[in-house]
Amino acid sequence: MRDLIDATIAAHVAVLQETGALAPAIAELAARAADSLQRGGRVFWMGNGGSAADCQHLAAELVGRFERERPGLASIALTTDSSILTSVANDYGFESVFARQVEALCRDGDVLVGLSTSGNSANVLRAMERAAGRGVYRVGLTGAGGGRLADTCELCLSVPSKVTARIQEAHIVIGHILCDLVEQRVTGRLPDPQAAQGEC
Ligand SMILES: O=C(CO)[C@@H](O)[C@H](O)[C@H](O)[C@H](O)COP(=O)(O)O
Ligand SMILES: [Zn+2]
Repeated sequence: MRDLIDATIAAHVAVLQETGALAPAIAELAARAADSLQRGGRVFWMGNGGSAADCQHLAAELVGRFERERPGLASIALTTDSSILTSVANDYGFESVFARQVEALCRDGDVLVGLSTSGNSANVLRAMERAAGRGVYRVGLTGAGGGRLADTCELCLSVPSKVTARIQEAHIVIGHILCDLVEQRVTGRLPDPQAAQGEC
């Protein structure tokens, strides 16, 4: 058992160290997201399974707060409304659950982030295709190689791993860095010590 734990932690650390090579792309994503938010745009998130949970997590960081007191930032996870998800899946098919919301909600100047460790989830790909030509900046967070998602978005951050769990772990670190950079840009401040330590 100890071997499995040690090997998992070692693999996690190794993937995160290599993820450092994505720093320029993370900075680009943060700049685009901050620009969009400051101009009245919104940051949308989509993904399946564990990535759906990451979408909600990251939208909550922006709408609520990350590490600084500041006004709420407009961010929406397309993974949360069970009535929309079930009606669209039932009437149009599961592949349309995100695309239909993109069609209804995404506007010129918004940012759409798709999280897919394989880069090949059909509902994420269809939504990216639906966002094309609408002035929406399309970003993919994927694993090694990027899958088909790499071809459908303008910025693709491919974590250098083929293991779903390790890729997801790197995605949430990238998401937290993104929230930190966006908050810093919007407020012009370093983290508030109280908020950064989770105190109210
Ligand atoms: O969290 C996990 C595995 O760690 C699973 O729920 C995983 O997210 C699901 O199998 C997803 O359907 C995988 O989709 P994707 O990342 O390839 O787009
Ligand atoms: Zn998981």
